[in-house]
Amino acid sequence: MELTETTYSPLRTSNLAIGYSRGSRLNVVQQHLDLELLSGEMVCMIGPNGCGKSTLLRTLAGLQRPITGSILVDGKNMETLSAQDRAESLALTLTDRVEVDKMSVYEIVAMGRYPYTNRFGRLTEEDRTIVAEALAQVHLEEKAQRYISELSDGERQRAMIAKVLAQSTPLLFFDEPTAHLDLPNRVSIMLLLAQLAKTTGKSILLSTHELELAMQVADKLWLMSDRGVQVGTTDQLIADGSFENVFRSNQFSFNAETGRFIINKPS
Ligand SMILES: Nc1ncnc2c1ncn2[C@@H]1O[C@H](COP(=O)(O)OP(=O)(O)OP(=O)(O)O)[C@@H](O)[C@H]1O
Repeated sequence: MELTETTYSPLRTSNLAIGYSRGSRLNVVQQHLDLELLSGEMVCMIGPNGCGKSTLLRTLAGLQRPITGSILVDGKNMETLSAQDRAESLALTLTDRVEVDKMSVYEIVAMGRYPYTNRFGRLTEEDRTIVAEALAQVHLEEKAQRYISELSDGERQRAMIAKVLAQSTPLLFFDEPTAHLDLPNRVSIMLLLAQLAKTTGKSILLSTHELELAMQVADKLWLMSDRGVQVGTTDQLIADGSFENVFRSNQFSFNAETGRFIINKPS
């Protein structure tokens, strides 16, 4: 994607510190974070276990409070937003499978409209149009009346993507959206998300352990480690040695020339 100075930024953080506090004990997971998401870009958050990917996603989604610093959503401090404002600004999908087997695909996707429907959850004509559009965007129109339990893992994940698309928010967050999928489905979901960012102009932020896939499809990477968060395109982060530094192991190494991870076979 071509980024211009006029590209809109629906989310920014300023000197953000994230983590956990229990009583007087503070566990700061990441700090001094000045990050931004631009409209129409897909950003993949990668990094070793425990570096804080889920914590950052949860904090940006307003599920846990920053330790210090601020998060600006559409220029407004997240802390000042009502629950309704948040539901209209951002949508988060967590890894854990939701037990929704007894619901149809259509019903699940329609749940994305709940922030907008009246208290009886009655869909207007406009809601139904948005649900139909969301189903079409993930190519599940034909399966709308199927139960979720009747879908393959890849289709089920596409249904969950349609649900957040139906929420009509400029920001979409996914925690490991390819976690339970085989390789073809992992590729297909990542490509779908990258394409949706472009076609809808939404900002998509996801955490993943799929390093090589993320490196190939993301517009930008947030490379997290105990040294902080480095932001850049794959090429930039390869060129400045970030990958080699973060993913240093005696079991594998990163080859900057090929951009690939090499497993060190025992001799
Ligand atoms: N509820 C919690 N209370 C206290 N500390 C927590 C809590 N959840 C996570 N942590 C700690 O915060 C740090 C970051 O965890 P987090 O789950 O955000 O990492 P991650 O990068 O998503 O890891 P993974 O790749 O394994 O999913 C870890 O040290 C973890 O032990």
